[in-house]
Amino acid sequence: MKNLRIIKQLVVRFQGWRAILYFGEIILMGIINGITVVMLSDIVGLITDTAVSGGNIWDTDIVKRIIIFSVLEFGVSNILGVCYNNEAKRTGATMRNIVFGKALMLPVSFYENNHTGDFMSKLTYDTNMASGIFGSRFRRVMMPVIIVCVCVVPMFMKCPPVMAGLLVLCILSLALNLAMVPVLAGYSRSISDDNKAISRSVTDMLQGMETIRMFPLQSVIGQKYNEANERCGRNMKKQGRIESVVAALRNAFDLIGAVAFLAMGIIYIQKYNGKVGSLLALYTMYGAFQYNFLMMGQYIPSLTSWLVNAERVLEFLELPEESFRNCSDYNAANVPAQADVEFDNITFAYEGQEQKIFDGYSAAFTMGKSYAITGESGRGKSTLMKILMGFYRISGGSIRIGGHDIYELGLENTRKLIAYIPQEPYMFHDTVRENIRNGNPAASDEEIIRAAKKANAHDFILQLENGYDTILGERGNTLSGGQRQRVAIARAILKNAPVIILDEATSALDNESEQLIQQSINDMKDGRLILMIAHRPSTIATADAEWRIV
Ligand SMILES: Nc1ncnc2c1ncn2[C@@H]1O[C@H](COP(=O)(O)OP(=O)(O)OP(=O)(O)O)[C@@H](O)[C@H]1O
Repeated sequence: MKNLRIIKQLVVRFQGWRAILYFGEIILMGIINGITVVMLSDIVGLITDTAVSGGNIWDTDIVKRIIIFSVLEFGVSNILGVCYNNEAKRTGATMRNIVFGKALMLPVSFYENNHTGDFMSKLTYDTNMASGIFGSRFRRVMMPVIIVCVCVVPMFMKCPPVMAGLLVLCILSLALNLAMVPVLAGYSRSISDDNKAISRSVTDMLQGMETIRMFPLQSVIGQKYNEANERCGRNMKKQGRIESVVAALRNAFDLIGAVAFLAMGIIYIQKYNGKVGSLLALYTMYGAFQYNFLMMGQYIPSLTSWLVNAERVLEFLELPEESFRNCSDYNAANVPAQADVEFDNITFAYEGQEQKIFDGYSAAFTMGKSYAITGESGRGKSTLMKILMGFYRISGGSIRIGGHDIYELGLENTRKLIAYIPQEPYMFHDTVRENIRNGNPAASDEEIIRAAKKANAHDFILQLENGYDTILGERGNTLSGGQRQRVAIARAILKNAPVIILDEATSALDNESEQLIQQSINDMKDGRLILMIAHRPSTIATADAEWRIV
């Protein structure tokens, strides 16, 4: 029942009405394959009996059957196969889009509180397995069921007692396979967990390489990876062992079936005076019948295992998203005329933590001024800014920009009013020009250059190998810290937001870079509010006022 619920959710979420095409194609392929099995068996019987009785095997009836068989088997069936493949690939692509789209909608808190590796494992391993269900598992389970259903009646009509005996054998073999389903599903769960642990080690390695080298932590990280890898290997081996026992039993049943068929066939010919052609026809059909039973036995457990991964993907899709409710009659472009920021009696604690970071806290910042936000480490400077940007929600009080409550404006509108420059601004793997353009996708090249000049970035950009068309490596690693900051400031200038937040943007820079950046920041001040989380006395000194959180 649980698996049926998962399948239903998968179909509703990732296929919608297209499920009719996808499953319709599988059903049609199954029916056609079933019909060709029956036809082939008839053709074999007819040719044999005609040859034994000395007749003409190129009789028009036989040739007609062969032609129809060929058209169905090699023409229609293959066309349907191509259509089915297209549908399956489309569903896989839709699934990956939906999962990635969901990831983009999750609150920042999700990424702060979950390991990137867990998330990567979900985005890659679990999603690939789940899309593989549409790629092959449904077809491999459904088609044999349909083929067996199509064959069973004609087969029984040919020789009821022989077929009844063989059917019992097939059902026994299938039952044995299905008994293994829960065990295999258990291993799938463990392997998925192991993959998470492996991804965790890989992301730790990628993100913390300098720390790993300098401490050095190679052996610690290496050991964690090895442990997860070996655990995964052990679980896969155990799963593989069970699968091979199941396969061996299937083969044994296959052999028993063939011997039983031979014995019963001999009795059938001797006792009922049956024809050799009929027996051969029966054997052809039974071969296909039994093969498809074997397929069911093999793929039903495997489908169930993959549904475990699909369930994890579905759980991921159920996670609460960031609310982007926007006030309909609000036009963000009208507000910047007045962009004072007020925190009024706010209360906030991180989820699952008893200690409140802010309890009835108030603060007010006036437009046209720059403020250095100071306070002891851990007091809540970054948290205050994250709350203002809507990354976390307060449980009491209100926050206003230009007199508008940010929750009434909605997150999207609020964020249009704020440009954020973190301590380590992220650069995308793209050109310098496009990285700056992210501040305002509609900006012209001239506007980009103007913003870069204001940010004191223009000169160094021109000296890069390809100027504004230089591709920045992953995270902008090819730039110095100060250069990255200046590109980030150009991006913020281009956004033209009335509130600018800098989170210790100059703390890691030398004096010269800091001065250049401070100069750019001061140039941005007119008609804007600048909030700088600051530790350095030199940064604090450049601000119009200091706001100390105590
Ligand atoms: N995502 C989080 N989940 C739970 N607690 C958090 C989270 N982020 C920060 N905290 C806690 O909230 C408190 C305030 O942190 P915050 O980063 O806002 O302080 P800060 O004043 O900016 O510190 P610093 O000057 O050291 O950067 C700290 O005790 C910190 O441990």
